[in-house]
Amino acid sequence: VSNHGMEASMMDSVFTASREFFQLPLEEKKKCSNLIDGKHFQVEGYGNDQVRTQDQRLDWSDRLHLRVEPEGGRNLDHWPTHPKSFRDDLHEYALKCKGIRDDILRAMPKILKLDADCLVNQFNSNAPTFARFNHFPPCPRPDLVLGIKPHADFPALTVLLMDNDVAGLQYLRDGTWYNVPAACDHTLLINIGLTMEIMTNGIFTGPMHRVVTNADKERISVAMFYGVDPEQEIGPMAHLLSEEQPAQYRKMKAKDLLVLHHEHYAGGRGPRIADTLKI
Ligand SMILES: O=C(O)CCC(=O)C(=O)O
Ligand SMILES: [Fe+2]
Repeated sequence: VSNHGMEASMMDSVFTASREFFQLPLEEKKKCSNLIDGKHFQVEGYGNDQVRTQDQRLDWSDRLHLRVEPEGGRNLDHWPTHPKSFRDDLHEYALKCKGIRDDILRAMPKILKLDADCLVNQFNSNAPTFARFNHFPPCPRPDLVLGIKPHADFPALTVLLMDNDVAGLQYLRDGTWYNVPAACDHTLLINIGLTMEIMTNGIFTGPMHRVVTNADKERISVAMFYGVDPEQEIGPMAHLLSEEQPAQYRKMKAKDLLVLHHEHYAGGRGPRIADTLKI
């Protein structure tokens, strides 16, 4: 998306703050660790994948994962204090990004000739937003390891701020991985997630993507994930269903679906989870 109304300087600030965070000494970053007592994985914080099995191949990336919304649910213990501007930059960026999210959520139903607010209305005051800062260090053997394993995003929408200089993101289409060029002119990339796919009964689909590594250059990206209330039942929206177009997915609580999603993609193989969930 271009012409999204977000100032280029704000995007640059978020990007610079992210880079400065990842350049900090490991001990400093570990103050925001995603491991409690160095052992027990939690969703928020700085680190790598959750280790589920001993033969699991880890992603060649480190990341900082933060709950940003609802604002009252922020866990500031995990929010970096260095660089000094980090928290303010993320706060401002989140406000702007939410506006872009809402514009997109209102544009999508128009394509389907539905009421413009029907998607926005799915997001109540408990709808979570997570920010995920991804850092891909140079990798001596890009042929052996991925920056992020193949997956489709879970939430309804992802707003992705990408590196201006280094590419790495790839999408799968008809069995072939296609490169996404590095961002230019401060564009943002919007991903459809599993939640949206189910709500629109498969009309909008969440594409499989992955990140490849680079032997010489580091890469950074910042994803804002927009999900619905974990206690909410996700299912195809009633006004999209008819005798000719029956529901393709069962209803399920968002939090239960999230568990299935993580289990499904942890191995880094297999089809899109959405295809395995069809009735
Ligand atoms: O780094 C990227 O371009 C994509 C990151 C991504 O797919 C994710 O964080 O889910
Ligand atoms: Fe993703």
